[in-house]
Amino acid sequence: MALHKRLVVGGLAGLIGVAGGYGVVYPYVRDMIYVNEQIGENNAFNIKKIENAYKTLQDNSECNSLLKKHLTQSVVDKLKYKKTKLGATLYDVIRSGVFNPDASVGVYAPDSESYKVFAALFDPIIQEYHGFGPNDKQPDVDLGEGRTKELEPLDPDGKYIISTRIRCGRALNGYPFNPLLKNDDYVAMQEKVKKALAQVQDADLKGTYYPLEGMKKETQNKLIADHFLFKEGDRHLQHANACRFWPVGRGIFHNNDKTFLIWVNEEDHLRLISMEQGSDVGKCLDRLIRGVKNIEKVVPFARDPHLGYLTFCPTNLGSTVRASVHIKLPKVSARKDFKEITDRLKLQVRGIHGEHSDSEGGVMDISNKQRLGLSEYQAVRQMYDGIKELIKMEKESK
Ligand SMILES: Nc1ncnc2c1ncn2[C@@H]1O[C@H](COP(=O)(O)OP(=O)(O)OP(=O)(O)O)[C@@H](O)[C@H]1O
Repeated sequence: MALHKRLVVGGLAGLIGVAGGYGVVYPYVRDMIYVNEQIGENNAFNIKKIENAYKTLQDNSECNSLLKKHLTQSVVDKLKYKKTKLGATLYDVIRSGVFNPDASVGVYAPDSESYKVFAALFDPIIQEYHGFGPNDKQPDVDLGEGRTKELEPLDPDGKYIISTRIRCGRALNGYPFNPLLKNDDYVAMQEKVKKALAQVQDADLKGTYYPLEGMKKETQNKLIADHFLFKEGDRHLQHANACRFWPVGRGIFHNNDKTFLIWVNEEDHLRLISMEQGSDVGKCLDRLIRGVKNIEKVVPFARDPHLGYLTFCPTNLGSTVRASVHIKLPKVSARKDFKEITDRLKLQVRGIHGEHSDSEGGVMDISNKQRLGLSEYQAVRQMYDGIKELIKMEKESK
């Protein structure tokens, strides 16, 4: 780090010490630090930041994140000097959750090695989120090939379900996650994916890749509003240092019908998505399977024997599958025990513009919660069986 930056940061550290809470009390100070910060610092200042972060989290009575719960003093002491080979430190793992105390989880892995080096923090979080222990093993890949017909449309009359979407995440072998990627990595990764997509022969999946660089704002906003494209400026990702060099190397591929899509270099290297109007989960899954198989023939993906497919956020590890419906359930969702019901069914409820958004016109996004410790097909079934049960309850409600 250049000397003048050290001085700026050092001076700010004193100021923050006086403020008594790193970054949370003085947002403008926080943003200045963000600009000056280096990934993977491992010096006295970095260790101080980790210690301050611990204190800030513990002092914040409104913070209920898994990070706060599992970042104990002994975990801090054990991990604060550690670094991955590519240079990621504990601070890089927890940064987003420190700046976003309202996060439910609050940690990200800057590279795959982080899951091992910082296991003392990741393991209990993974255990609590997925019910997956350090000695458990992600089952072998089972996308559900040949069994998609078992998943008949959930709502053939279209009374409750508006649309269905199934996505999975993939990491390209040999590259770390966003915070450690360089400008040239983004360019090279995008090229690899474009080449792979150009080779897709399946007529239903064939389409065009649209880089974000040079895309008109109105086109981008329309794709976001129509639920096809990722949002820009997500504060959780920004504070995880996941948006560097934006929009270089980011983009979206889609087929003509916009039923098969691939997001490139947003949160994960790739997000493969199958989506359509209505409730035909089987058809949606069948398309995703064909998409995954076509791409993995050309681009090798990173998979760990213990954690399965690797992703930036620990909530997505393993199967990486989030199968969701946009659904209206006015009676059941008005019940006081709706949260307990969805927890029991292992379902996650979101607003309709994605994570951290609100429900609109009574429409919710409901998906499987668990992604690790179960196969891809089982993850889809978790959503399928849960939604079936919710629709039954809605029909039986007075
Ligand atoms: N069943 C669905 N039908 C139509 N659009 C959907 C459906 N499920 C999700 N979407 C849309 O997909 C977009 C992305 O959603 P969101 O970011 O919550 O989830 P994600 O892609 O699974 O990633 P992550 O869990 O990492 O946030 C949003 O616009 C959201 O409304």
